[in-house]
Amino acid sequence: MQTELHTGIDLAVELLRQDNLPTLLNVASRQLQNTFGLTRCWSLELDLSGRTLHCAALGEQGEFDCGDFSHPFAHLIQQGKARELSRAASYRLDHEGFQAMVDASNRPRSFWLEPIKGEDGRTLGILVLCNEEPEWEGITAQPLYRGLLTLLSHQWVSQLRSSDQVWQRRLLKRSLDNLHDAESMRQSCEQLSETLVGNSMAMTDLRSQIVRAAGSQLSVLVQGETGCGKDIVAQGIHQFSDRKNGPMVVVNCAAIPDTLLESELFGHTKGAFSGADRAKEGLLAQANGGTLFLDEIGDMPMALQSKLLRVLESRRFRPLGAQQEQHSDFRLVAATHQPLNECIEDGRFRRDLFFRLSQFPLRVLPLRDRPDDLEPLCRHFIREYTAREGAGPMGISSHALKLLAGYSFPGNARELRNIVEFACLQTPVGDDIQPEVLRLDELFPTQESCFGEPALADGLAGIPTAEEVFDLRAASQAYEAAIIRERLRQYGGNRAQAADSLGLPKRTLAHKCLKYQVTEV
Ligand SMILES: Nc1ncnc2c1ncn2[C@@H]1O[C@H](COP(=O)(O)OP(=O)(O)OP(=O)(O)O)[C@@H](O)[C@H]1O
Repeated sequence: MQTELHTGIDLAVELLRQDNLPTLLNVASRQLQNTFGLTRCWSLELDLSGRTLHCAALGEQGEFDCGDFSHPFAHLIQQGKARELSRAASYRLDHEGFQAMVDASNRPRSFWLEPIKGEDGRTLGILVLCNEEPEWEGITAQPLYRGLLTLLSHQWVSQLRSSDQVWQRRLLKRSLDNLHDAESMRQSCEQLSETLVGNSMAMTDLRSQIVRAAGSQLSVLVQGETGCGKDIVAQGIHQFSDRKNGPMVVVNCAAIPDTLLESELFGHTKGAFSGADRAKEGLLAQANGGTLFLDEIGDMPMALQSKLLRVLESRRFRPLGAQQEQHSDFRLVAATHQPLNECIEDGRFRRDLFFRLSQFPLRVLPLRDRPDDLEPLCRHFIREYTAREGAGPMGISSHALKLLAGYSFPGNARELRNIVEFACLQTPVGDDIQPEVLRLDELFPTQESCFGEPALADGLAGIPTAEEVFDLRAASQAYEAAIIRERLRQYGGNRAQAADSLGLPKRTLAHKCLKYQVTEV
């Protein structure tokens, strides 16, 4: 009696120690087997749906559908009462899983099938006891057996409850995380819509892509026509990333002469080349902890492209003239209006660099392909203008909007901004911009002129005719220089206005002026 009590306590303590259902069932089966000298003991767990019993020890074969009467357990669940099953009867049941269980138990003479229920009468699972001795009464009537089963059912329910709670908590956390992610994504997109304006699907989608890209460390390549907002996209990626408090270093690869670009990016030591009278930190180093924005990447010289590729792979570089390499932790955003695919085909851009840059590719559609953005952009530019100039409120008429909707905007939002600002100047405070003041006819006599050859003005005199051209490259450059000179003259030397009117960033114009030796007029 004393020994039995000790054994009972030891077994109970071991059962109480189990902190998950699989080990609890495993330990309980082993205890029953050893304590009552069984040849084998199996435990089957009824799943939450109440439709399938699982016997983990049988692996894939241990699945028993409760509606399938080719095994004995469906019947047992229905009756809810323990019963014996003889070896002979077990042969008649041809369920594959059950036969696997019979085989693995060495085909005993008798089975005792015991449903385990919770206090509320709900079936939790089944115990299958195997023995050569069919005298089950001698075991099942023992207080130790009954006590162990009561404890097992109690622990089983509490394990189910706690795993249910863990599961519920996990589910709740995941739902809250999703909700939180969705909410913070919504807030970021809303904030971004103040600078990257537009109601079109394309713009809404672009804003969420930007927020997504910002959350990663991937290199982003922004592609799109000139003036469509690539710069704002790059700023957005920086602002919504965890590098927002670090520097954002902007490099316009087209505006810096090829010969200077390398030393600007990499920096140099004192005396690294003639004219380097002091050491200079490069832009790569300055971008440490922040974002490096390489604008007009399509204009980067080939030799530098290979060097950049190497830097992107290791974030290490060597300033000109230096012995030691330096490390800089920057996130790269690159942008271009050039069709990089064509540049790759022409051998002007490295394919491997393209892949390295476009880990997260973003494309900004031309304004003409997102007509829904026209009105909000107009109102945004009017607001910007009135705030900047301290002018009173202004609007835009539906007729003016209709007229604008028929225009193709080769210079995209930048061009629209110029048109709207010019119209604001002509509109009395408190009024709406009218079609007349848009002066689209005057600025752009025909739609074709926006794409075709500009009319030859006085300033373009002296440009050779087609028959006189013997060096196309030189002729095109002379033509470009003459247009820039003429446009600067037209705007009284104001480079910002001249650049805008040509659909060029100011820095690109500055670079071209330097290249063609165009001095102010
Ligand atoms: N969606 C937009 N919302 C508000 N302003 C915009 C938007 N798109 C462009 N702009 C405005 O248009 C002008 C040109 O935009 P931005 O400089 O970003 O274009 P870009 O694509 O980088 O041009 P480029 O290829 O010439 O460098 C800027 O004044 C910018 O503020």
